[in-house]
Amino acid sequence: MSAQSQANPAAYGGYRPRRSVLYMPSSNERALEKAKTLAVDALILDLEDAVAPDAKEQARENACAAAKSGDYGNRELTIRVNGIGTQWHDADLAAASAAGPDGIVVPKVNSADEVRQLVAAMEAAGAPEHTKLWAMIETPVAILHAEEIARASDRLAVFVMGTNDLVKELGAEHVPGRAPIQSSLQLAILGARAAGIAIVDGVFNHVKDADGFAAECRQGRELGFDGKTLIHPGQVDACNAAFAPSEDEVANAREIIAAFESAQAEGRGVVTVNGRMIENLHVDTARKVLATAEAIAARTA
Ligand SMILES: CC(C)(COP(=O)(O)OP(=O)(O)OC[C@H]1O[C@@H](n2cnc3c(N)ncnc32)[C@H](O)[C@@H]1OP(=O)(O)O)[C@@H](O)C(=O)NCCC(=O)NCCSC(=O)C[C@H](O)C(=O)O
Ligand SMILES: [Mg+2]
Repeated sequence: MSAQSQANPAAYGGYRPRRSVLYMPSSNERALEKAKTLAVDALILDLEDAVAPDAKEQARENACAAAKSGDYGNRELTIRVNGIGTQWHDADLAAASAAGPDGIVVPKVNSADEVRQLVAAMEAAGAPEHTKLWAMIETPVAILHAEEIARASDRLAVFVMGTNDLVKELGAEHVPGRAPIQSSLQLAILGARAAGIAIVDGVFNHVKDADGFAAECRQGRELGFDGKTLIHPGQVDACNAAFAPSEDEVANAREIIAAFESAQAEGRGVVTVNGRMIENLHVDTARKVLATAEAIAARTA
């Protein structure tokens, strides 16, 4: 399945849910164990910020062993390597490529050239076809080049927002509603959607603020993100609920499709459902809602 097909409604049979994407330090063996029991769509086994320098090599071994283990069911399993130019990057990328996870997450990707170099290095290290590149978008230069980064390779499947680094680089502040980074979030989404790849939102740092977290999930969904990155198991359920179609949305989608098909059979191209105009494009959206719900049900079965 190409990266494009994952976000393309025309190929929604191949859609992969990425509502909840949980980071965990690969040095934390308890967290690696716990992750096997969590209802997340995807995992990021971290070698970067959550791992102290002295623990980097053990963390790399743990992450690669986890990727090869087959113990994580149908959760999408990725490894976040240390950034380009760091002392650990080349060995991380080679080891992760050879381990063959579903994805390799690379921090601070800043250009299309970097994407092509990363893909070449993954291929040289023997990354299997199913191992996709996930690029973190977390600097001003990446935001300003989001579309060309997203289009740089078919192997690039997902953008991951790094909102902590972005806020730091902008000299901005973390505030409820995220006004200081709204334009950045939207430019990243525009770039991802123009290229037909998936995009997941950044993390919410306050693990005990359930209301703030729910509000940020809602905002992320409204903006168009496929899901959100998480830092704690306590964030998983609310996130899955926020990024899944509700029962009402599924029922409404069915009603729209049925009404439109009846109208078409009578030679009409437009109809109203519950007082709202429905055209072909709304039917596409309704089909996407159903396909998303089906894909979630299949992943969690
Ligand atoms: C934030 C934490 C340090 C909190 O840890 P802790 O105090 O141990 O949490 P709890 O005691 O509540 O944990 C309860 C149990 O859950 C397990 N646990 C905790 N976190 C995780 C996790 N992320 N994945 C899996 N399991 C987890 C604990 O082991 C406990 O298990 P048990 O004892 O068996 O009941 C901690 O949550 C944490 O380390 N989170 C991840 C931090 C991280 O990965 N940060 C880096 C990514 S964020 C980032 O860099 C974003 C980006 O780059 C940007 O710029 O924005
Ligand atoms: Mg970061």
